[in-house]
Amino acid sequence: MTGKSVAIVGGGISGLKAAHVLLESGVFAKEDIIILEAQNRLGGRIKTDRESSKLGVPYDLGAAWFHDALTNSVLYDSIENGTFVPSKDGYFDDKDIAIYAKEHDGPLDTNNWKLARVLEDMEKFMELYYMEGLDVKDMSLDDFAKVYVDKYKVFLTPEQLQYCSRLLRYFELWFGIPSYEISAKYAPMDHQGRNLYDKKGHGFAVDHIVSQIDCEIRKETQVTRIQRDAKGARRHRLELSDGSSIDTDYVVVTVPLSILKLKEGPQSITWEPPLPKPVTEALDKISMGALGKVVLEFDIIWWDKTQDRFNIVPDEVSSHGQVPQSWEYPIFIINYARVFPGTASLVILTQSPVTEYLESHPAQAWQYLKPMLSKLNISSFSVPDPINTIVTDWTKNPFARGAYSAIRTGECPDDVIIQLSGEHDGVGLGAGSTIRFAGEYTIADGGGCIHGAYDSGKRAAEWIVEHAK
Ligand SMILES: Cc1cc2nc3c(=O)[nH]c(=O)nc-3n(C[C@H](O)[C@H](O)[C@H](O)COP(=O)(O)OP(=O)(O)OC[C@H]3O[C@@H](n4cnc5c(N)ncnc54)[C@H](O)[C@@H]3O)c2cc1C
Repeated sequence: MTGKSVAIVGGGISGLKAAHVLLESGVFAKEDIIILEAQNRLGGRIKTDRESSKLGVPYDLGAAWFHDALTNSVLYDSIENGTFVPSKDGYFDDKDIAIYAKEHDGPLDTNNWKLARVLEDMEKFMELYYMEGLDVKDMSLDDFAKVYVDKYKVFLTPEQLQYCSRLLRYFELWFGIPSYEISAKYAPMDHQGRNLYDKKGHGFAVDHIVSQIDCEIRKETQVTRIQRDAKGARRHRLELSDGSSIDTDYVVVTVPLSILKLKEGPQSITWEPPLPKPVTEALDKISMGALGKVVLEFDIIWWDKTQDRFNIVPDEVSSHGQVPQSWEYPIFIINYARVFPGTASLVILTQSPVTEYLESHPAQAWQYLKPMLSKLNISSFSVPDPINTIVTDWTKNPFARGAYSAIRTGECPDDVIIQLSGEHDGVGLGAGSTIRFAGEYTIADGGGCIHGAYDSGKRAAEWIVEHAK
């Protein structure tokens, strides 16, 4: 034991994993490690709701898929420790998506229009277009759709031409922001395998790590100030919301970037001395998306229970007024009748500004969604009202302030990773700094996802273990 201490700021998956690695190392005693979490619960943006369903199923209100299933560390560690059995606990919900539009009855692709393939081509073209050079100008996804159509219209059937740009808006449900804001340069995703839907609820992974760590965990304790090299009893001093302070040798900062970039306000963290300018400038070049979810439970299944998911494309023209209107934005729907056969439930993903609107007015969710969802009706009766509605609150949560990092046109995610990864000399707080950063977009592989957050927590802790030895 070194007698050195570590304070971990934030009890999401990255902070919990950091504590786990530190404790496992044998280099730190449990008394030397403390987790400080601002909210009254652990897990951060992993939040499994096991209470609200009237049909007895869990809902992940935050992360739900194991993305990059070929390389996902959380998935593989969970399989290895026996907490996740893919054949029982997971479902690959990646049957070709059924696409609907207002002006068309039934799924669009029944006529062999091959729209899913065109969407794949558009994504590939985006990747190739920006591979031409680092200085190729960024543009919004909407503008990019025009470039694609201009160049490839010779390949496209009239139906494909009609739906191209509306289809591309499907990306809104990845990033949680509207297509007119999405950076085309950073939109293509380098998937490392399929997406495995977690039927068990991702909360299991949080519960498992928590069961493995027996250090002090202080909930409802917000870190308000970080004094670097404070010359206190130990190297750094953290001031807390209850007015007390903690002196510590090492700090792992895992708060969402939406908190780290705050310059003022009750959730901001004051740094003394301030964070170096390149760090704050890098934080200004990345922003938070607002992916939201609405869960609707019904008495009966009135949609096609054989489809994994549905995509409802928006109208061609949107007014983008103050209050979002049905049909202005696409929606993406997870069919729970497939995830849990026989379950009459749909989980609908939304993007900014719809998420902000519905999270502020949850009672309006059905009114907003019903016109679009009615396109899925294959029953002989009219669409029934839901018996239960659950709406997320990520944009209302002051310690999340959205869902996860998203890149808007003109922004750049690379700098923040370089500044916060702790891997580069003379950058950020320096490769040798005893303050380490972790969390969903402080790492390139798995950025934005739970496995990226988890790996970054591990990276920070492993560095501290080596340094403290
Ligand atoms: C709606 C939604 C859907 C998602 N879907 C997926 C998905 O399907 N698959 C996937 O891989 N990922 C998904 N994600 C992303 C994933 O949830 C996150 O990348 C991951 O959980 C982030 O973990 P983290 O530890 O970096 O941050 P967090 O989980 O946010 O943890 C940070 C913690 O810091 C705390 N905190 C903040 N400020 C302070 C302070 N001053 N002092 C002390 N504590 C503080 C917060 O309360 C929080 O608990 C989704 C997220 C959302 C919201």
